[in-house]
Amino acid sequence: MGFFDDLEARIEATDSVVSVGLDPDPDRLPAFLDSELPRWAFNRRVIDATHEHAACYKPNAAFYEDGDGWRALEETIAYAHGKGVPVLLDAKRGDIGNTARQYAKLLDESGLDADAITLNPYMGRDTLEPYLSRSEKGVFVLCRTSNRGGSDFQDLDIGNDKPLYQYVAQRCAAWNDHDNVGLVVGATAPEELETLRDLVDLPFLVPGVGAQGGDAEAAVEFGLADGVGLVNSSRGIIFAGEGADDEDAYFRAVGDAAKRLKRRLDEFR
Ligand SMILES: O=c1ccn([C@@H]2O[C@H](COP(=O)(O)O)[C@@H](O)[C@H]2O)c(=O)[nH]1
Repeated sequence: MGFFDDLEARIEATDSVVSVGLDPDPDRLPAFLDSELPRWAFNRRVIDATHEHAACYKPNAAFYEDGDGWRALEETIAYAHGKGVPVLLDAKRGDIGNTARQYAKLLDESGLDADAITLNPYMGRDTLEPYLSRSEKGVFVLCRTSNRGGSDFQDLDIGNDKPLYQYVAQRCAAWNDHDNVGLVVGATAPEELETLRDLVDLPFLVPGVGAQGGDAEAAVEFGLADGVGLVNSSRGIIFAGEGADDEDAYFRAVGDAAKRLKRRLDEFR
């Protein structure tokens, strides 16, 4: 079974397309966490509170690339797997051949054993190859990102009124020899989401609902390919407990936020 088969099974089992982003910003971790590895302690509680509603977890590598961070990430991924939830590492990698081959080990030999990864296509096909060829793992290639500057390059007309992001999508569809390729398309770009859905039959990871204020309806309507795809919220879920009176109330609020998003997205499925 490949990543997208596993994801489809998980979506069916949970009736959810929610990707819970595990971005444990040290400045926002609750003070009550008394642990040597606060990011791991936090993520464990978040996973306990949300796994019933999670089609996937998406830790962003930026929040783990220091001292104890990698250990926290390792523990987090293993724990999520223990709950039966696939893990997509949002690492946005992409580099020349030998470096890419090394980075691609994040998916297996590094000890992390992530199920899928996000990639930056700017350097071309050879930089994606070591991930594409791991046929049982998934890749999501940055296509039309959710940030304001996403239009700077991605919307550039490359001829015949075709913006670069559409060309990226078509190339990725052509490189999908193992049925393991998806695209990252932001919920803040609903028109582009619609255009891309007409253009390629790939599952999308749609970040940008929640804290970035993206369009949840468009995320679901255009993000899924035959029912498979992910709509991610990170801060809107994991920090939903801020202001709660105690630890239990904090993580109840986190669980409720995940459940609310699942129900909201399900209205459009
Ligand atoms: O276009 C993109 C690609 C990736 N992201 C990542 O998704 C989460 C979003 O976090 P929120 O707190 O829900 O805003 C974060 O890890 C981003 O780096 C994205 O937002 N947009």
